[in-house]
Amino acid sequence: MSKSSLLGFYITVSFIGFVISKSIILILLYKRWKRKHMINEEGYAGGKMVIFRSSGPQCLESDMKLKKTLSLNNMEVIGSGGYGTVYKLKIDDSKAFAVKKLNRGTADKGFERELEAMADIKHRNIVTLHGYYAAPQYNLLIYELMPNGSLDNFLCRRAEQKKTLNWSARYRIAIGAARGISYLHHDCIPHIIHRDIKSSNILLDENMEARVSDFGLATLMEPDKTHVSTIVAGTFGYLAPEYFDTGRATFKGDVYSYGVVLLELLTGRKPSDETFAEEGTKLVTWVKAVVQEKKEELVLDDRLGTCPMQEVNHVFNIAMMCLESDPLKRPTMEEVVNLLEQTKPDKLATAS
Ligand SMILES: Nc1ncnc2c1ncn2[C@@H]1O[C@H](COP(=O)(O)OP(=O)(O)OP(=O)(O)O)[C@@H](O)[C@H]1O
Repeated sequence: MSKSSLLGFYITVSFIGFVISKSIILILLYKRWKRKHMINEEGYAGGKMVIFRSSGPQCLESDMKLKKTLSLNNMEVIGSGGYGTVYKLKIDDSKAFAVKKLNRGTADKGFERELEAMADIKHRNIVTLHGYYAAPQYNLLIYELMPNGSLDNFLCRRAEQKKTLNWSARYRIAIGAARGISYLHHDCIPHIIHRDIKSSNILLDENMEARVSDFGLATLMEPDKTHVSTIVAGTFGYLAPEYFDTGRATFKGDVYSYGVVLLELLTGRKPSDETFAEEGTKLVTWVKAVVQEKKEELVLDDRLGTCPMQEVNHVFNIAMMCLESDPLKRPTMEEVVNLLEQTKPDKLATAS
């Protein structure tokens, strides 16, 4: 081959290589854009609004409406918690969102990356983050609205709370929540510690299916403390004993908190129940003593009526395993799901 044709060959090969590499980059960028499909509005009312991809043109239309209607004046308050107030934003007769106004405003890249990672997590037992609005004074997180609110409202004994959950509904919620947490712990990359498992963070969709919410929020609000925190993150009554010594959020800490939620489902009592403080005890200590004496029926929620005691005992046992003082003796959330599925594989098969 002559020198000039060799040069031509090299130029052609380099050109083809250049075109291929550029095309790959473009495809990857397009895929990323398609995956997120963000409607990204810089300068929206003094802040930045981001709506993550939803599937289908119908959702896109509702995203546009959401963008237009997002104003705190249009919203009614549905609840409030440690990080801020939650509002209901109705954009038309068929579509509404839950908007959480965080008490602080931030718009740094770390905050945005964290939210993008949260939005990537899609599971039938996890509340989807739909978008956010970041402004210097406050931030808004836009979530799917869960029409049946949170589990704690169903378990409380207020006079206005007329609906009570039967055993099979509670079992379904227990397994749904376990599946959601297990997904965060075992299937997400990187694996996610929730850090604030409690009944008010277990929301219920239109079918009373459990959806875990607020994961990542503790990290979002304390960005420098992903795994070790010096102040207590999480909620008193749900925190694993070792947390008070180490200040360390762990997977097994989530398992403990989930065990407390199981006790709430079984007893219908809150860990913050005033009678425990009056009697100088705690929900966990009270139930552990009763289970040791094999008198579970005495602490079972009296609103449950007749229940299959074999199943009830099985769930009590799982709760006790999750509440082991030694974190190493607690099961993983994957094991909890398997244990719960052992009792009712037929009825629960559809929920997987
Ligand atoms: N996506 C949602 N859909 C419907 N209701 C919601 C939604 N998110 C929150 N809520 C309601 O708002 C209430 C307050 O929620 P929020 O997460 O702010 O506080 P919390 O979970 O009670 O406490 P904390 O902030 O300490 O986790 C919840 O108990 C629930 O009833």
